[in-house]
Amino acid sequence: MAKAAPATNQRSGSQAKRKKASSSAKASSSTPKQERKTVDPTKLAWSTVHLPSEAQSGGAGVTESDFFDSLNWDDDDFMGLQEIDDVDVLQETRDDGSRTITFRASERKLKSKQQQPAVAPSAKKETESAAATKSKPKKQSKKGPIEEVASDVEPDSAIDAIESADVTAATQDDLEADSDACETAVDVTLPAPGDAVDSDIDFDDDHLAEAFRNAHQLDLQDDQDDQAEFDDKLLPSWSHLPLHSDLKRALLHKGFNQPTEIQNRSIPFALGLEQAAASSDDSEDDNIAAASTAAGNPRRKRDVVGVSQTGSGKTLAYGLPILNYLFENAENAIASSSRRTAADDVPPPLGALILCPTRELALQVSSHLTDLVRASCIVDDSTEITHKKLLRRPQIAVVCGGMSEQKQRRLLDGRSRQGDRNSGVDIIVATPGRLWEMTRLDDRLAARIKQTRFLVLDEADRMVEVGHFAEMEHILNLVNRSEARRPSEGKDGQQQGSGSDEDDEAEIETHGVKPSSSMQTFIFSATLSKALQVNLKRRKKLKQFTKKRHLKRQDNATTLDELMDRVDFRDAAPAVIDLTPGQGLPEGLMETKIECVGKDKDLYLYYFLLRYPGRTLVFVNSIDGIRRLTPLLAQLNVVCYPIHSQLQQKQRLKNLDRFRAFNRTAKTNNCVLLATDVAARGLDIPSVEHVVHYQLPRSADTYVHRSGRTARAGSTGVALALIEPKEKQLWSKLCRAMSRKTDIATFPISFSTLSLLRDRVELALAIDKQTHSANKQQHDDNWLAKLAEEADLALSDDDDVDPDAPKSRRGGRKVEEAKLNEMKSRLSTMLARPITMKGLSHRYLTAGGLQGSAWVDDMVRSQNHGEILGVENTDARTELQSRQQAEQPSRKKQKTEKGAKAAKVAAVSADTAKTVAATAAASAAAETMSNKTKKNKKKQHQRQKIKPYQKKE
Ligand SMILES: Nc1ncnc2c1ncn2[C@@H]1O[C@H](COP(=O)(O)OP(=O)(O)OP(=O)(O)O)[C@@H](O)[C@H]1O
Repeated sequence: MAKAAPATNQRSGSQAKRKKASSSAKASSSTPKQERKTVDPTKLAWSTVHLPSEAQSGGAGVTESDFFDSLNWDDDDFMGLQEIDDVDVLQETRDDGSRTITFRASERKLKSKQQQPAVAPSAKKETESAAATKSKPKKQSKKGPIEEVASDVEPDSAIDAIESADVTAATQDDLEADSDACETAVDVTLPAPGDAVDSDIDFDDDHLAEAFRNAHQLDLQDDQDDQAEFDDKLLPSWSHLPLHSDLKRALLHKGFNQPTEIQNRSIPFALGLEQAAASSDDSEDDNIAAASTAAGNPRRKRDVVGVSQTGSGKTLAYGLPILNYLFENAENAIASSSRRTAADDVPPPLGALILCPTRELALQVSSHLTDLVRASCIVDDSTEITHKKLLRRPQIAVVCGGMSEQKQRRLLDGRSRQGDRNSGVDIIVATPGRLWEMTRLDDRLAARIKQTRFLVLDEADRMVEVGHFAEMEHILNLVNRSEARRPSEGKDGQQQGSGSDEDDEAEIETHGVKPSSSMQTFIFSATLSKALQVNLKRRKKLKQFTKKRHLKRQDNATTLDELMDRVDFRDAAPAVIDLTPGQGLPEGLMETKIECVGKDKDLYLYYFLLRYPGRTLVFVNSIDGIRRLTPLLAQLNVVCYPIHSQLQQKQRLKNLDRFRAFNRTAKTNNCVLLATDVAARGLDIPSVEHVVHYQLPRSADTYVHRSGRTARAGSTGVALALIEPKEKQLWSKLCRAMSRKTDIATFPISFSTLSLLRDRVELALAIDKQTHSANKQQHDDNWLAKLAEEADLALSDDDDVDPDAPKSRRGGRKVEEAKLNEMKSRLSTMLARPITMKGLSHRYLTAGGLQGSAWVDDMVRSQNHGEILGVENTDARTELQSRQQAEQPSRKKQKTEKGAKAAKVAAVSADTAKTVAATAAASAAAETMSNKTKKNKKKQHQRQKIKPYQKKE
């Protein structure tokens, strides 16, 4: 990292600048001048400037847009900056105008003075006892200024507080002493310098945990007050899961009083509490479990494939086992500490790598987990989260496109910990594209990923879609044991596989580390087919995964086959938990449809939004569709935020945040997020009441995921599909794919209200068209004006830009503008007046017979619709339910009538059948009779014929 421009107490960012003058002054006064001497600035002990801890995680209490704002996109702050305080910078100007800069500091500011002495093996015992004695002062220092920083409050205040700590020289000394104490304590458990450490050896769980406990003895002691056992009575539903006390505290704090079903079923496998796979073939799994137990590994932690409906808490189903492991073992800290002495280059293993298909989902997962980590720091509501405490917690970073790569690299370094300054973050949540981009240029990162303890594929089915994430393959190869062996086998002349260019690119140097054999893999989605289980069983028969087999299978493999082929499960039979006997849709969801002609979709959409206000997510298939609908809805006074892949990342997140933050008021009671399928998966936005499929998705899983943005976590919601005639075939295919036997209910429409809205929508469409053509005209004019300017020609304002244009067109723009303004004012007048149902009068509120009185009654009871007078204010779900209930008796009646009719028809047909049978019998008899007669007659005739001959004879 490059050094900062010389300055005292240098920080970039606005907060740092604010503090600069005062800190400099204080620093100068705290150390007497005579102790200082001129020093070489390169010998000074600069320290790296880190981002504020909140911004690093983008986590709880910080919205995504705040997170991005805190990164200060415009000027690349924190980039390579290093800082030091208590140093005088003297600038002198010479006679010839040149300048010299001198650094003056006390000796203890020099690097060598701050370096800790290496611990000789012979001194090990002494150091241990020293460490033990040093633990006491360290405990006292718990009330030090940095600890008192409440890092869950505004990032500004956190930085200010840290800076105020920086400027007090005495305090700084104390902190350094603390840090030394901690590092000494860490070193006593390290292998002796001469001991060889085989970097290819995998640290097993016990080894890591033991090493961690020794290394962080002081930290643990420091934490003792907060480590009080959690009283399981507070969360009885979680008591069967042996999660870390702090995690349980966090769950309690978040109000997650009981695990969701997927959490309840999958966490025991992930923690190694249950051994038999939750699949149908129990006997086989029992054998595996028995074999495992016999092998002396009674609590084998299982790989888990979890399938459950949208909004059912899958993030914590994999997140809790990961956090639990990191809370209990802090794998990274010790692994890096252990290896640092013997093999300095070997990067520490990563705690977990979580791969998500979209940037928004990656940020959300990170935020979800960070939220829990932060909540785990709260002992009770009155205690603030201390900065120091947060430093000891697992650190989470997001790696995804749309953000500066350099900044993300720095985020991966994590906040420096007392015990281990270079451990890096524990959990990386990433989209495959950006992660691979960074990994192929960063051996250290590649090595960390290779040794990751957990691998998670969230929304796994989407991630392995063919041609979707080519980079996924490379990342999965990093953790694949067979793939990892391939290059070394090549050296011996036995290389397998195709050896294509792409593969060569994937082979990156990883410090000689091997993929971890204890890696646990979690695969979660709402739409993994049940066929997955079959494939899992088949896969067990494969002795070893090879590139050749992989290629062979790829030809006709389904998405799930590909998934199983690509992921190198360490578990011979991952536990499969499939909780989607239905279609992966939540129970609280009501699906409905409106069939209409294509050009009326805008009208029906507006009707639905106006009639049932709230938070609605409208999905369209193309970005063009969003570009057309956004201004249209805006013209109709519907608050609407677009989100699609061509929008800048910052804007995407801002729009999401605005939609999330929407609060119903009397003025704006409607808010729409207009999205393509980038928002279809995983996004957890609270209280989305409706999802509208403005256009039908092309696949059933997309339909399921889109619809699943509502009715989350046990709540209710409505999913409406607008179906035009040409989409009917697609709809039937979707229904078939979702194994639907009956079609969903049609949404009840009040056609009288609909017709009253038609004028508004048509006028808004006309305005949109007019605006579009005016913009185009403006664009052409600008272009002409620019050309004229370049050619040094004057264009008169009075003349039309085109001199050859007919006179009628001259000034046509003004006419068009006037027309546009007139239309706009007409529309705003229309929108200002509430829609009044037929039979109601604005003038005579209480007149108008029964209907009018009911309306007034509703108004008095505040039950009337705000924008449509004469209509009760109900929600879409209630409306749909009451329509269905109303239809049920008539359906029963219809059924009974149908039954009666059918019986009648049957009776009649029975009668007819009898008659027909009788007639048939009669005619058959008659026929037989006539045939007999005919035969007799013939015989007689023949006899008569013969007789004469006989007579003749
Ligand atoms: N045990 C719990 N109790 C109550 N709420 C929970 C619990 N676990 C998770 N939640 C909440 O449920 C909501 C949905 O969780 P999550 O996003 O993990 O669902 P999901 O199954 O991953 O959905 P999707 O399939 O759409 O990605 C979140 O707001 C989360 O905070």
